[in-house]
Amino acid sequence: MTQDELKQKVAYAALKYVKNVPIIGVGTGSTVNHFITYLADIKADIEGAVSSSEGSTALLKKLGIPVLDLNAVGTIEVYVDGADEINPLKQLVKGGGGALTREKIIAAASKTFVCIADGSKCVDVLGKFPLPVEVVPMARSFVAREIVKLGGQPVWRDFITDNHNHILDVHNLDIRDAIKWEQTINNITGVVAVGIFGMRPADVVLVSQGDEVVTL
Ligand SMILES: O=C(CO)[C@H](O)[C@H](O)COP(=O)(O)O
Repeated sequence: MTQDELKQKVAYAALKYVKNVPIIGVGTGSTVNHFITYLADIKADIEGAVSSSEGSTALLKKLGIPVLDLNAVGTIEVYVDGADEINPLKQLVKGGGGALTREKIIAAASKTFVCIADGSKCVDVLGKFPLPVEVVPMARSFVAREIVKLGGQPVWRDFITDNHNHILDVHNLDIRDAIKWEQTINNITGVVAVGIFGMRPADVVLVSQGDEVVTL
């Protein structure tokens, strides 16, 4: 199976977690795009989705799924999103698609976070995937220097986020204590969000490996 077929398979498996769930939180990325496509098949049964990015919003609308404002809905029952890395504690690195801030907000506002990924995303220690950090543009160089002091190598991504901010992709981190790293980077003034989901890990991780989808 190709990586995209694995993504499609795991996206399908997530459908059982949104049965009888009227409002669904929806993440961002190629795996989630498959999930949105499947969600369109059951759109008559749902009220709508809360979206984590302009990209997901566009696809949801194109497929006729109502997009709801997080401010207008209560707690979200289920949030479905992908990941760039997943450790055995279900802590994640996310933000490869640059949507980490809104993804973190929806994850925080959700009862159950279902993470969907192909097997290549599972790691023992987070940090091989360059860690995305969203920063206020004027703070970019300052935050980069602070991250260098912590041992990271920040690289400015040529990208503007949906919140009109910049992204630093931080190489060379060994994220064994995910919560400590999350708090440390969060505490740098000018950081909007760091792509470590340590304090709010996934509740369920679905991983497609070969022919099967494994639940962690
Ligand atoms: O965090 C993300 C976007 O900000 C994505 O979930 C992550 O990058 C995985 O993407 P894909 O499903 O395309 O592999």
